[in-house]
This record gives sequence, C-alpha cells and structure tokens, in this order.
Amino acid sequence: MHQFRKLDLEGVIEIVPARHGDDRGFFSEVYNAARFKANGIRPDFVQDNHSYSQARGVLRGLHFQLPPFAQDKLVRVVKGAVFDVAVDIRTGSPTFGQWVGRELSAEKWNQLFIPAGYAHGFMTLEPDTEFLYKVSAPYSPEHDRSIRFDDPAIGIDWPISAAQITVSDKDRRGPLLAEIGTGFSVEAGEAVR
Ligand SMILES: Cc1cn([C@H]2C[C@H](O)[C@@H](COP(=O)(O)OP(=O)(O)O[C@H]3O[C@@H](C)C(=O)[C@@H](O)[C@H]3O)O2)c(=O)[nH]c1=O
Repeated sequence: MHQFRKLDLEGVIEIVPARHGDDRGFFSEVYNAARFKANGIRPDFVQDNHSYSQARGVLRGLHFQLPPFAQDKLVRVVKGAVFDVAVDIRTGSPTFGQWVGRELSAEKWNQLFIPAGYAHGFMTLEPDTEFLYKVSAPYSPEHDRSIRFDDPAIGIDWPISAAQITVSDKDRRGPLLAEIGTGFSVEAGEAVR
C-alpha cells in the first residue's frame, strides 16, 4: 500500500510508494496519476528532472518559479540521501516563511510533493546522491528565483554546517525572502497564482 502523509504545512505531502520485493529485486509504482489524485496530488507533470551531486553537503536552493511558470514538484532520491525542505512563500498565508524538512533517501523510498507557492531546496547527506523530480511547468530561466538558504527569517535547521557545504554562486548570492515579491498570495483561504 502506498502511504500518503500530510506534513505540517498545507499541501505538502510525504509519499511512500509500495515496493514489491522478490528474488530479483523489487518493483514500485513511483507515480500513478489516479492514486496520487485520490490523495490530493493532481498536477499535470510536464518535465522530469534528474540531478547528481558528487559530495555530501551539496546544497541546492531555495528555488521557485514565478507564475505563470509556477511549479508543483514531486521529488525523490534513487541513490544516497538528502534533507529536503519546503518553505511557504504565499503572502497572507498563516504559515508564510515557515519551513518543513524531511530526510529523503533511496533506503526510505519516500517522496515529497511540494505545491506551487513553496520554495524548495535540499542538502545531500551522502556523496553520489541522485535526485529525481517531476514538475508541472517547464523550466523558464526568466521566472526562476532563488531565496537565500540561510535567511535568518526562515531559520532552516540544515543538518550540515555552512563551513562544510557546497553551494552555487547563484544560490549564495540569493536575496532574502523579505527582499522579493514571490508572486503567490492566499486570500480568503484560496491560493492565488
Ligand atoms: C532547473 C533547470 C536547470 N537547467 C539548467 C540551467 C543550468 O545551466 C543548469 C543548472 O541549473 P540550476 O543551478 O538552477 O540547478 P539546480 O540548482 O539543481 O536547480 C534545481 O534546484 C532544486 C532545489 C529545485 O527545486 C529545482 O526546481 C531546480 O531549481 O541546468 C535546465 O536546463 N532546466 C531546468 O529545469
């Protein structure tokens, strides 16, 4: 049985797909549109991404795309492990600026669904980590935005200290959440894109 667990921030869901093991190995339906839809995950995914990080302590994020290229993301790890984070960036949300984090690993076989309106980032906990994800809108460099991973107003408790991490120049230079317009808001309980 697939397991779907709502995390503390609205719309962020942890999924553990069933794995059918036998003497050859295992089989797993890592995405099944009908089953995921029945559990509140209903985007039309249009792109699959795969990133490889060589070292432990590689930090990618925090990233999001502005509307109309906002992306829902379904993320997982097929080799190694990461600490994966979603940050609510919906203006007017009661949890604006709050974060939720989960360890994702090939061993745990868990995934996170992160809806549009959240910034996303992860830190590798093991070398040679392979990270796969589906997104609901195509890449658009003009709409791609970073927020600083160490923004003190967000206060993410990353498991590896800043002295031991690898971050791209783009991400190191990213603005603070308070310095940007995120393009997302919540009015009368409705998410507006
Ligand atoms: C994200 C992306 C990047 N690229 C290119 C641009 C650049 O030359 C190279 C590396 O891009 P980046 O440095 O942005 O890659 P990366 O830092 O891995 O970006 C990713 O980070 C995680 C946390 C996310 O949530 C993703 O949505 C995405 O933003 O790949 C694409 O061609 N398509 C894409 O969809």
